[in-house]
Amino acid sequence: MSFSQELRKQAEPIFQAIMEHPFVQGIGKGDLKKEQLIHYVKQDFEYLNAFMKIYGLAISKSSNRRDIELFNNQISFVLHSEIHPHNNFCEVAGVKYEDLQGFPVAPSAHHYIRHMLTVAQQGDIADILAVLLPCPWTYVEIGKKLLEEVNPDSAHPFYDWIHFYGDGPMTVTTPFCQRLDEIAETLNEAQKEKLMEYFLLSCQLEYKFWDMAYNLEEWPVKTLEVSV
Ligand SMILES: Cc1ncc(CO)c(N)n1
Repeated sequence: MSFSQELRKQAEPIFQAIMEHPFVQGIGKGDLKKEQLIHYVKQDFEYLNAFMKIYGLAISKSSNRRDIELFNNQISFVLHSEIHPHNNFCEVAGVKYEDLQGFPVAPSAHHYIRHMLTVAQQGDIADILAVLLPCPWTYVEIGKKLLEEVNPDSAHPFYDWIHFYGDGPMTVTTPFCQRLDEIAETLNEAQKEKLMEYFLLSCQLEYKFWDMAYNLEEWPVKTLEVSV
């Protein structure tokens, strides 16, 4: 079994729980509330900004052009393509995308961003691949499962979202897994354990992200708005 298959195997209970989460099921049923979609897009806009910066950190730690290209392609994908699923949610919620940008990050998104940033700042390319992989991987599997289970017609409110992640060739996960598997060949058990830990924590935080959006999670105490 390759190292990436080993990661996926250990994460199976989390992948299953994500699939059963009411937000993910709600994409399939098309019955999410407007506020839930808005909260998700506000948080995910900030999350994806952080994600691109982490690709930038990965580029700064790359020692060859193949790795630079790998991460560079992913920045373009987030910038130019991942706006489509956000726009789908905004259209259903009846709000403008621009109006959901620049909001404070809620606790679970904050936790997830800090986890990725810490690993990216302290680690090497393998650490970064392991901490980032659950992001594309869980979404591709959600898209594919929802396509199978719901097989939405064009009148389904989340037709575009489901097709975006469900039809997409594995342009992110496959090269990431291949590169990680290549590096893993050179690592000892303790080093691979550490990568497993980063990967599984990101999987848990993917679950928490859906939960945050579904329950409109915010910081427990409101503070006064500061105008600077
Ligand atoms: C939190 C989160 N995970 C994964 C993706 C897929 O890129 C996303 N847009 N947001």
